[in-house]
Amino acid sequence: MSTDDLTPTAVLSVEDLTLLRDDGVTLVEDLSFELSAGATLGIVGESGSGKSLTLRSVMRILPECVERRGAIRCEARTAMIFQEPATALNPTMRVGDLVARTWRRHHPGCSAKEARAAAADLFERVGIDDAVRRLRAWPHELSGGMRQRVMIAAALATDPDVLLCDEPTTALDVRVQAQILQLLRDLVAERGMAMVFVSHDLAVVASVCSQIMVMRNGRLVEAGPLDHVLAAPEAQYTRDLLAANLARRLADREGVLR
Ligand SMILES: Nc1ncnc2c1ncn2[C@@H]1O[C@H](COP(=O)(O)OP(=O)(O)OP(=O)(O)O)[C@@H](O)[C@H]1O
Repeated sequence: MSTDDLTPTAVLSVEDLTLLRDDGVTLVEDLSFELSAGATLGIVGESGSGKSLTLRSVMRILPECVERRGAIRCEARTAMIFQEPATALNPTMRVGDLVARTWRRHHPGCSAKEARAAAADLFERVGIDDAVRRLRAWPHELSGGMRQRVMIAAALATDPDVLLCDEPTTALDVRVQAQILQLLRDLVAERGMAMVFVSHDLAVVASVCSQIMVMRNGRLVEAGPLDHVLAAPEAQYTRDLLAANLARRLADREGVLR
């Protein structure tokens, strides 16, 4: 990827990103943003607003039917974690092998034994107990939360400067979701990684990000520091999103109290 014209602190720059489907539908239109080293950016918006495709554009893993226009400049190592670790993990590979292989690919010259030890360390770091024994587990033997921890360990094995997270906690129950969000907060602080975190849930994004972008129908609605946008949303759509989020949280709370 080209690094021309990146501003000094930016690790990622997206300029006029437009995504067109082969049936002529525009999925994302003229989207521009920059990410500084160590920054945490949340992208929120309802289903279909183009959040996932924006992350996939950065990773260059767009579906074949989607054409990309605009410039993406990135001098950072990027890794991505997905909503559904059950489908992202290879069912025929032991989870320790996945992480050890990923480690070896990104650490040339490292022996199989060293990679295994690194995988065990990463398992411990992401909160997988009994790490050495768990290296031999198959994905189906683990809970959803544990599988997501494995995906995070695999992402960390690439030593990323930027972690791209596509709704990584949506499939998890509220308690496990909170644990994974705490883990991501800790890892970002500890490693100085930048993070882009996509979710339809404003409260989730607010708990891990300091910058926010609101998207709707493939377009940017508004963007800025999280506190500013939450305190004084400019767009009616953002106000509606905030109200819907609050209503959902209150309903969840009632459900818990009942
Ligand atoms: N593989 C694909 N083939 C064709 N169209 C797609 C594909 N993936 C996404 N789209 C379309 O692109 C648009 C944006 O999708 P995207 O997944 O980026 O939205 P999103 O904001 O992440 O929503 P969600 O939270 O539901 O994933 C949608 O209209 C969707 O139907």
